[in-house]
Amino acid sequence: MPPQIPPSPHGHAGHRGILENSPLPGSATSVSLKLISIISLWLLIVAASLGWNLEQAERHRERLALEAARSFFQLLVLTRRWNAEHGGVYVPVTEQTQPNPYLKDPDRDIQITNDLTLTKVNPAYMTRQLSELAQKNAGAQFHITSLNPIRPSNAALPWEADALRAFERGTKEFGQVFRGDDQWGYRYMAPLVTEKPCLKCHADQGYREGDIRGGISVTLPRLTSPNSWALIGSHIGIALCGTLLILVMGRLLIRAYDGLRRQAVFDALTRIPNRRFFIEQLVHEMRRGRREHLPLALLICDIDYFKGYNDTFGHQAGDVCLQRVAELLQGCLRRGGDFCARYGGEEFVVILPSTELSGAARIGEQIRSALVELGIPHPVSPHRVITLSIGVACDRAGEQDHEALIRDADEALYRAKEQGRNRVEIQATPLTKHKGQPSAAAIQGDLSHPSEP
Ligand SMILES: Nc1nc2c(ncn2[C@@H]2O[C@H](COP(=O)(O)OP(=O)(O)OP(=O)(O)O)[C@@H](O)[C@H]2O)c(=O)[nH]1
Repeated sequence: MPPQIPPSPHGHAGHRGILENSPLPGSATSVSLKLISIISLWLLIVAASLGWNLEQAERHRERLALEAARSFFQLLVLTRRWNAEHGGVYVPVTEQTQPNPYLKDPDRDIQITNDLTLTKVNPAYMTRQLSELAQKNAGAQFHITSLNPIRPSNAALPWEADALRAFERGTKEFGQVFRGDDQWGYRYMAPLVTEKPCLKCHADQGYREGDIRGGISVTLPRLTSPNSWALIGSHIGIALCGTLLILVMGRLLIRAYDGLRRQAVFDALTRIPNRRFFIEQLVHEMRRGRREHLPLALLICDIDYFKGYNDTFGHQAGDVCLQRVAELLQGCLRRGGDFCARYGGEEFVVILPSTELSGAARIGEQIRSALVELGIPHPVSPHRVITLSIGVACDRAGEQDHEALIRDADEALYRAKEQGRNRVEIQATPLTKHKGQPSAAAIQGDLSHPSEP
């Protein structure tokens, strides 16, 4: 019949060690940092995509404007060619259409009746009239111009003059977005190349077939603005959805990772850290101790005559006993950095950072006596209750590696077993002498044990 084991009065409430459901050191922080990096990368990709799309929309708008302006220009050239091929066309003289003073042609005006006189309109005059007509509308404007105009008012604007000079250097056409009074517009210009019919009027100026005589500029005063807000809005939506997805997936991953890590580093029976976690923690704390010049103590605790307990009460009762000892160890730890783990079988370990050998030996003694007080019956032990033998070792500010420290504590434990069990023994290795630090023997002498229940 297994004994009724009282719960440890030190267990659960107030313990300082790491329990299975407490947050694991480091893991959440490192995953959170990775998540922040992934989210930053995602936002960078979305921002780059937004920049690229805005740029593409701008280019598309320019391309459309160029095509529209080019079509206007070509239509004008066709109309002018039609006029030139007819050697000019006759139209009635009206208030708006007065005979062209720059046209040197003896047949410029023809009197048909008393009321009707016809005047010849050459391509240049026709273009100017069309241009004046266009100015009355808000749409595309055009302007026939030259660096050497027959009619002074056809003189080029500064940007047109630049374009005309570029045409003389071989540029085929010119197009540019410009900022108007309150909106963006587009201006385009292409050269007027002298064709045979043009020579009738322009041969006097010294032009020959194929010469660039001037150009026609087309101005689109209002460009439709690209739908930037739709692009910005959709990218903000994509950025938010992606971030949300990364956060949700990240949370699931953190949970899965945490679950796996817990399975890997916690002991399934006692729910305290296992040997693997202990080694990680010991190495970590020893490194810290070395950096900060702080001592670190290690306790190895082994249940006495545990085989006899198992043989008497069965393996299941042995398991419950191990759980109670784990609880008691947890409860005996007082400081935040203190750490206990199951080292294997019926062996437990305790790491006490910033603790000298004397302090660690006192804590070992508290643990030993607390277990005796708990009074878990053990009929086949000479002590009649479950007891612990404890070996204590201390690393003074990074003088040893973790394996040497474990070996020292293990040797001390061996001596505790040899000297009758239910004892705390400290490491036998002579300590490096430090001012004010008692020797190992002195500490051993201070401990008044063993204590029989
Ligand atoms: N119930 C239970 N028993 C375990 C577990 N792990 C190890 N043991 C037992 O612990 C006992 C350890 O026996 P020994 O190594 O001979 O040590 P001991 O009987 O405690 O003797 P001393 O340490 O010399 O005092 C063995 O019977 C193992 O089966 C466990 O998880 N559960």
